[in-house]
Amino acid sequence: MGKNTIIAIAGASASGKSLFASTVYQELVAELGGERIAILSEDAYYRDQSHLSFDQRILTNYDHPSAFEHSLLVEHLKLLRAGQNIAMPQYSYKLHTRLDETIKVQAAKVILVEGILLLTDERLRDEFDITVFMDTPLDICLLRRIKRDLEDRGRSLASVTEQYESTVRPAFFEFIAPSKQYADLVVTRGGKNQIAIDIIKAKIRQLLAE
Ligand SMILES: Nc1ncnc2c1ncn2[C@@H]1O[C@H](COP(=O)(O)OP(=O)(O)O)[C@@H](O)[C@H]1O
Ligand SMILES: O=c1ccn([C@@H]2O[C@H](COP(=O)(O)O)[C@@H](O)[C@H]2O)c(=O)[nH]1
Repeated sequence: MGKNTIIAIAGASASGKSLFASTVYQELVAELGGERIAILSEDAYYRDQSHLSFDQRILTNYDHPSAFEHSLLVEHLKLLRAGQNIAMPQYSYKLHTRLDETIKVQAAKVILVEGILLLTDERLRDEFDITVFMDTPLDICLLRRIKRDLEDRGRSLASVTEQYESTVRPAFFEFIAPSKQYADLVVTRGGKNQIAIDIIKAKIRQLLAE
């Protein structure tokens, strides 16, 4: 395999990172097949907490860098770059820990990875060739997070608002917002910005044609 490219998509929780990355991925897979593109999520690298009780797990600050096993993500990105497949962990937001099963991710020429704290860690930044920051207004992120967490992540309105005030919003200002300086591209309005999606797709098509 020739030189491969790792594209990181960062930004606040519910800024549209996952929708943006999966739209780029799915539209290109439909067009070109899935052999040469892979997709990963930083959230899969939340630390395993199976040794803790559920009551202990809900006390974890999931917006702090210490909640992630970034060393494993760096290792996996290096393996993918070297042409080797990886076993990506699977994380449950409802159980707040990893599942026993992993997902096989095949080495690919272009690797997309999305997550809140990707651009905050120098070890990770060293692995990225292209960096994108989703610059969605924080009030819009909050509205989308409430809806998503109630519908998909088994939360109550009380738990979403308590977590937002205690960890999500402070971590945005301490870690995520300052990391925007490391982005090559800043995307406004969220995961349905089709012009930005088309620009990244065009870049990937160009890389795959080299
Ligand atoms: N531009 C948009 N318009 C409407 N809904 C959006 C937009 N971007 C994202 N969403 C929705 O907002 C929620 C959070 O988006 P998601 O991609 O999961 O965010 P992130 O991965 O950054 O946490 C999802 O339900 C998603 O479908
Ligand atoms: O067990 C967990 C793990 C994570 N979270 C929250 O998830 C977001 C990050 O995921 P996004 O898809 O980018 O929103 C982070 O803000 C954590 O607060 C959680 O609540 N529980």
